[in-house]
Amino acid sequence: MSATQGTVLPFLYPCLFRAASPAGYRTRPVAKAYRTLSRSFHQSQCQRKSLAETNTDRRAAAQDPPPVSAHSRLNPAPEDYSRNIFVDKCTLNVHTGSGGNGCVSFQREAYIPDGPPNGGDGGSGGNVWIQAVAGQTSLHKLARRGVVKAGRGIGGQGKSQGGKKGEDVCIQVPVGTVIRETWRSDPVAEEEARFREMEPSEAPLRNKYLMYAGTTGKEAVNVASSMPPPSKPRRSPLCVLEPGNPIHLDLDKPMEKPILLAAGAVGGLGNPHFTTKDEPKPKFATKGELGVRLKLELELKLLADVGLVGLPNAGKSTLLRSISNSRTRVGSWAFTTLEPSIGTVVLDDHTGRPTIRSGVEGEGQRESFTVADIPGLVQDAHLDRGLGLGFLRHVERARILAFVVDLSAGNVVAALQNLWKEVGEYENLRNVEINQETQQSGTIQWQGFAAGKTNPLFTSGEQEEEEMIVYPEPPRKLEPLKLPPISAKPWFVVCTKADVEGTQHEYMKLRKYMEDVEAGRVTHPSGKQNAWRERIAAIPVSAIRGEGTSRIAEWTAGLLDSMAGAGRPAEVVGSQRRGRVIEAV
Ligand SMILES: Nc1nc2c(ncn2[C@@H]2O[C@H](COP(=O)(O)OP(=O)(O)OP(=O)(O)O)[C@@H](O)[C@H]2O)c(=O)[nH]1
Ligand SMILES: [Mg+2]
Repeated sequence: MSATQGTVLPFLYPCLFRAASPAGYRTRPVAKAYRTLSRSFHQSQCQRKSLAETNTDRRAAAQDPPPVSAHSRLNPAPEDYSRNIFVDKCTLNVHTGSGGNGCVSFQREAYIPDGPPNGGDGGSGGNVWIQAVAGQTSLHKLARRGVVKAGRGIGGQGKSQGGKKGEDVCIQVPVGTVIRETWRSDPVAEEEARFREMEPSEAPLRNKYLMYAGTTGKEAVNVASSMPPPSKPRRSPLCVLEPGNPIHLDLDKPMEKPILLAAGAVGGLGNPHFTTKDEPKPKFATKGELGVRLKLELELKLLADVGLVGLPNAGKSTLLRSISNSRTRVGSWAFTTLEPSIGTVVLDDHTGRPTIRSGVEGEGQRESFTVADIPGLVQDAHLDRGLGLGFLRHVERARILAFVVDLSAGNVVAALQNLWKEVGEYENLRNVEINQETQQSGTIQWQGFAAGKTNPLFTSGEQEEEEMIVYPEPPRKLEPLKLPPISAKPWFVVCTKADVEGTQHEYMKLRKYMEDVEAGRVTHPSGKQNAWRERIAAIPVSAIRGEGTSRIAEWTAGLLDSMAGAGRPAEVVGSQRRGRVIEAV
């Protein structure tokens, strides 16, 4: 039970703590600094008071919690909270920019009244980029926005001036977002398909051309007849950087640079492109290609580094307030929290000096991690009672689970077992669902013979009707995300309300039970064989007094370090672009 040793603040159960820090966890510098500080403070106190007086004071301070003001940050008034808007799933329409039109223009100067063609090409449309950035926790801004449009390319102008390129857009999403395409309308792909089916003798696609502004009547017919045969539609050279079609991206690492989601369309060609021996002054240019429209589903696969799982009123929100900058609602009634709320635990003292040394070699110092306060869990939540399945969906999206048990409520071992039971039952249900879906997708659906349709067994040699191709394709149904098993996640227990008198006994019982689980003497509370048993800890805290909570940050940082590959930046494709940046939060 190494988590209880070497705590920075041995305030609650001093007899349980020893000086050594847990092996492998780099907490020594902080603990040492604290010890030096407290020793010098203690010495200065001793100079003024006798030892007996000091000990009496210390004992009193340890037993009687200081009076908590009704309006302190950790015990706030019911209305003292900031509204938390959290969205973990949203649909986003993405439009890349269309290309600008080519220009029909002729040189006109003094003594050159009717010069050669000099119409510029249209600018290409803006691209859409995507980047996963650390520090963002929700998709609510993108959900509210709904549509993201890159800029349209500007048309070319006379004197061979090319049009300006459309503005790029970069969508910033939280780390752990999965992006899946449900629908796509790609006018260039549609035209390519039409082009393949087209006979070479067919007339050019007139709607692709622009005529000189002054062309009228009979002249227009002549201009049209001089237009070249249709050519294959053009695409931006950046298309090679696009992810495959349909898009499926799992952005589980912070990215230094954005990657291309969809390239903008190319601009039209100016009239100098169409000069030939027979037609030295073409009076037409081409229009820019149309941009791609995508419907994407964004889902947060990773909600936070740590998920707080506990019964209603266990003190999860107070704990989150005490370890992070969160202003989530706290109340002495059940279901105060109805939506998950994410807090960021900063691991430096705001001067760039780390309070806890954390990070994997080669990846630099960890600066922060996120904690999700998840709504309270009730018995039979896996049967959708209380906030039920919605709540459990969030549990499986945390990297580490912190089970929060209320020491003052008594029987903490049973409370922990019940929490694990609900989580385990949910996992079973989910596995059954996934298996059913896999089986269904592998079986042939017999639909019988619908009225009006020909029975294939009794056809009289009639030619089968051709399958109709619909453009654009109807939206496709997405399968649920595949997530790692919950019981295999690292976990620990936070024992809250340790300031309440008579809770030491409960804590000791839990500690004993956890030692047995770790050693494999009792079955894992999840009931699963391969569940996580290494370095499980029970950390007593008084969140309302802000005591013992720094231990949680240390323990979590240690666990995150031990999890392979945590925080390594994703492979970078593409380059840093200038343009608008749209953040998810
Ligand atoms: N004495 C004491 N009281 C606490 C402590 N932590 C929380 N409380 C009190 O417990 C009550 C519930 O706290 P919350 O943080 O709202 O509990 P919760 O788990 O978020 O509850 P739900 O959101 O309903 O699931 C509040 O009245 C808190 O003031 C603690 O460490 N000591
Ligand atoms: Mg709460």
